[in-house]
Amino acid sequence: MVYFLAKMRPSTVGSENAISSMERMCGYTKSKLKEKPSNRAAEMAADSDSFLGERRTAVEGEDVDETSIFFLGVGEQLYHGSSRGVAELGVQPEVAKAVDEMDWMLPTDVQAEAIPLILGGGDVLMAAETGSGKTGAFCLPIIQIVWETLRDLREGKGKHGPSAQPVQKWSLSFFDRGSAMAITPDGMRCQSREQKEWHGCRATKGVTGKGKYYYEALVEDEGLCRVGWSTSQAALDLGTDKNGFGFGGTGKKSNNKNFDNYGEAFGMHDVIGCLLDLDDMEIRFWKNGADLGKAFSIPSQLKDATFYPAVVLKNAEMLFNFGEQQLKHQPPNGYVVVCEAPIDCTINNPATGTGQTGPSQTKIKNAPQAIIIEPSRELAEQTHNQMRLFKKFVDNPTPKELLVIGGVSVKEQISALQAGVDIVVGTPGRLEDLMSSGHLSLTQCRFFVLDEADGLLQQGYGDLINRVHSQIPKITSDGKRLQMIVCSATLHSFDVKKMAERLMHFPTWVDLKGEDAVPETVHHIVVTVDPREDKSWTNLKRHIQTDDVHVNDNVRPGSNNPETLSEAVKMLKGEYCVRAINEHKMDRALIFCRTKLDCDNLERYLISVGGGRGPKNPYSCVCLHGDRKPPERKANLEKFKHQEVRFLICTDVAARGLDIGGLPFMINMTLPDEKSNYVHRIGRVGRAERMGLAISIVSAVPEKVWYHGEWCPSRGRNCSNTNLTTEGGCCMWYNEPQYLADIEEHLGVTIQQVDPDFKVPMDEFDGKVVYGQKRSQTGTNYQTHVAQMAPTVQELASLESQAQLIYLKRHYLKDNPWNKG
Ligand SMILES: Nc1ncnc2c1ncn2[C@@H]1O[C@H](COP(=O)(O)OP(=O)(O)OP(=O)(O)O)[C@@H](O)[C@H]1O
Repeated sequence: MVYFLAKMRPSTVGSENAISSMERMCGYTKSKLKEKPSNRAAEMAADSDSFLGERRTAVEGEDVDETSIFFLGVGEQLYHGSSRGVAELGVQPEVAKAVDEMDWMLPTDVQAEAIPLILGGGDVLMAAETGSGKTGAFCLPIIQIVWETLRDLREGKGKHGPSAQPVQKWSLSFFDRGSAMAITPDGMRCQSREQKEWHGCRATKGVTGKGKYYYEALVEDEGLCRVGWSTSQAALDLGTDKNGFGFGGTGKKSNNKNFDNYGEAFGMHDVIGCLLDLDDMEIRFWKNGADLGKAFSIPSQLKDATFYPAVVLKNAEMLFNFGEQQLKHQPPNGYVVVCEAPIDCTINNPATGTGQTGPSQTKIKNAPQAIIIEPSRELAEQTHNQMRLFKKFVDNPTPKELLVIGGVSVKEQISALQAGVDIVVGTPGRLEDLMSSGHLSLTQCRFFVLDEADGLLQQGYGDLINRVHSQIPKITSDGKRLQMIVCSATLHSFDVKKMAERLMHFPTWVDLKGEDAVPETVHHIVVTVDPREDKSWTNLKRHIQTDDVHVNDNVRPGSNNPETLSEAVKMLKGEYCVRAINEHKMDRALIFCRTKLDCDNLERYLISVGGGRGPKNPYSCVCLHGDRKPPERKANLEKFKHQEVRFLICTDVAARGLDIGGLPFMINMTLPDEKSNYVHRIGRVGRAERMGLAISIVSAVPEKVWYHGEWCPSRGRNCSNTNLTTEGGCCMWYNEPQYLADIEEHLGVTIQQVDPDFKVPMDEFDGKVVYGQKRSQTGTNYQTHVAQMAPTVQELASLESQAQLIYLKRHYLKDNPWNKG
């Protein structure tokens, strides 16, 4: 049945200025807000409902154009019933048909929140837990908007929005503005929430030649403002060059970077009058109707220049009146409001959608509309595949997607780019290569997506992200703003927040669970390995090859020195891994090791324990880590996905994002030192409402491990320096109990401890779930539902009985006056 969807988003809404900076100012989700908007932004947030409301109204029926058709699939009748709320997501029918084929019955919570926001033009920070469907939440609306844009271009309707409208009235320009400057659709109010930088804008028109002109600006919020006049040659940072003349809230006038005392300070609720006298070539300002005196004499070389009302803000907001509204203070004799300037003295602002905007209305072949960056090849490939599935029925025109990853022929990628692409999914390295060689152009990009954003930053791609962002025009040629979408199950890192502050435009947090959380479908437990109690390591007949960290140490059974215990932990962990597999009869699991060497050793061990590489080996396995060549990585992942082998042994390269349908089990051979990676690793199970068991094998004693940093000449390859890093070596003591404590504190949970027999004690999971299968409906929800409905049902029953009694009395009872005569 088709529940997912949908009616085409009315093209009118998509194409008009409705999708303007205003929505960005308004983009606060109704779910938990992690970052509160400022007062004014909060008011604007309320307005955002009116925007979304506008779209909903259209979706619901009356006022839709011919492109607005219901998608009436197999479940046609349902659209008029329970799926109504889902239809409000506004996903296009062709995309919905594809998700229907994938058996997606309902959007997940994050999809329900994020899709309308993205369709509405907003920047979104998606912080939902692992396996909650974030990929669909950004891919679906991107496909739709890309398709709409291609269609409009083809039909010659490309020029929408502000750029398409002839400049008729005096307002602030949508195009002549800084990247963090938001302007309301009426062009009368501007706001910049950038805390550190100044962002400015100019009006849509200016005055030149002769005459005396006046306009007013009201300070609407705390923060710093500077207002005045500038020519189109001036920097938007008003007053920092010789073409701009500003008066700032700190009581300074500024021109050409000279900040001199002038008048007095102004702030919230003050009205600044800006007066330009082109006859006497001077500029002065008023504060709340009081003349502050001449501020500037305009140099003679600017006598033919056009002067535009101009403003620059730092975390502030101002409301403008160019004379079309009632003024707070009448200008002095001889001055007129700018909107009444004679036509021959009025000049339109030349910035009308070019300049900082995308360059043209023609599709440039190697300039995609969406760039999606993923932290690993596997993940890029997975997202690319999803994209292909989602757009399966989208045609006429068909958006073209391209995968851009290392390890595969760059020539093919270049020729695909030359043939034309609309959506590029890739890893940072190859993307940057193609950009710097000019093969990939960013000039028509309108979506910049960072999947697993905290992971990208952890991997040191912050600068690359800044570089890419700085090359993308902030306003597209059809007047839309660049949209940035940032996702992860662990998005609440300081670095992500800083990046969002720097690059995103009034982003909306879609944050359904607050800080990092483990899905309810993941049952995660810990088994402690303590070689002081479990002495079995002293007489293991066959044990895993250890990592040779202790080759130079005095390690011998019977000793209790830290090195011996550390070596014992390594031996026992191999043993415990097999025990976990046996106890839970695992026939599919992802196994995470700390190093590539650990992965290789475990692979060899499982193959030898199970009797070789053949399919009959109950421990058949393959590896996925950075030392394996890309084709092998790909082949191994495919083998595991297609269940040709039972176990995939990997490093954290596979911790994030990998989606292996119905995976029941995962094992952590060692906890990750990065807390967020615990969430990602265990999130490989318990996805899409299926149950999963995640077992962490944790050493009770310190374990000495390899730690190759930039100081290691070979970066770990055949390194044998077993000294500690503090002694110039490549080893460290790994304190797993401490990492466990950190993870528990971070997640605010105590992870269930299980004995070394790996038997999971009776609890809410045990006996009620089959790992890998869909979560069955337990009684709890049902009971809650009954409890919630009970009062309403009772009231209905009593009303029904009252109605019946009244009817009976009225029609059948003898003493009823209505029945007499
Ligand atoms: N609406 C839906 N209905 C049914 N299944 C869905 C829906 N949305 C997504 N899925 C499935 O859920 C699984 C997880 O989705 P996805 O990979 O997008 O999760 P994620 O939130 O990106 O997780 P992670 O944080 O681990 O990357 C996928 O198999 C996907 O096909």
